[in-house]
Amino acid sequence: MLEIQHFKKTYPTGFQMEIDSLHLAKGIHLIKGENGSGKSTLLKAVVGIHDFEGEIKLDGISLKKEPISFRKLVNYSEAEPLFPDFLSMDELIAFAAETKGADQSQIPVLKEILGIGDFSKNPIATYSSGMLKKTGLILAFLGKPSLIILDEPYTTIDVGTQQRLTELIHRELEGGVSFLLTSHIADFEEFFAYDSVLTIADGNLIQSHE
Ligand SMILES: Nc1ncnc2c1ncn2[C@@H]1O[C@H](COP(=O)(O)OP(=O)(O)OP(=O)(O)O)[C@@H](O)[C@H]1O
Repeated sequence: MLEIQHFKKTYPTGFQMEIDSLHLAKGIHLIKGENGSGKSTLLKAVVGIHDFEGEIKLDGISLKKEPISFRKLVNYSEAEPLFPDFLSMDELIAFAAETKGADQSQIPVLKEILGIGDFSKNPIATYSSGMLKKTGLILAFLGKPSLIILDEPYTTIDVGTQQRLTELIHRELEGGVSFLLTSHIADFEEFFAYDSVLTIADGNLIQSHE
């Protein structure tokens, strides 16, 4: 599903991440690592936010050679999402749904699952941290992605939403969508039977199969 070859990312601060070769099969994968180990750096490269040296392919499509096709296949929810304050969640959903070619019928279903009420019509400036997280999460499920990347999906959302999010991930997995999740908290690791666990430490990656 996801192939990474000769990956290298260096920040001006001196932090460097290198992955010689990584192949993730279809399914669900967990990335673990301490604060500052490089988890978000890798994810932001995979979704095309950060530039990098090397090659990343999803379902055989190269991020560098076919960036538009690649980006249609991958959706991403940030650990601490930031959106323009003056827009509402509904406006962001409308924009993302169009760019991702989402079926309109997905929207009310996802809103129900994620416990998104009337607040979605209000500007982002008025949102709590949980509402902001739900905004990032709903955008990540729109369209027909092959891979959904969720950075710290369970932090800041309430217990009921956590349970329904787990059911949603299981349902999408059964439908053939792959997931890459990160965590530095252990409590949700038992929710899924991971196909592999990637541990990142100081920009280096170790892959183990469950
Ligand atoms: N835009 C940036 N410019 C310079 N350095 C950065 C940038 N983003 C991250 N870094 C550095 O890269 C390293 C890895 O950061 P990264 O955000 O990938 O870690 P993380 O594993 O996701 O951490 P956390 O669990 O705290 O979210 C850190 O040393 C950080 O300071």
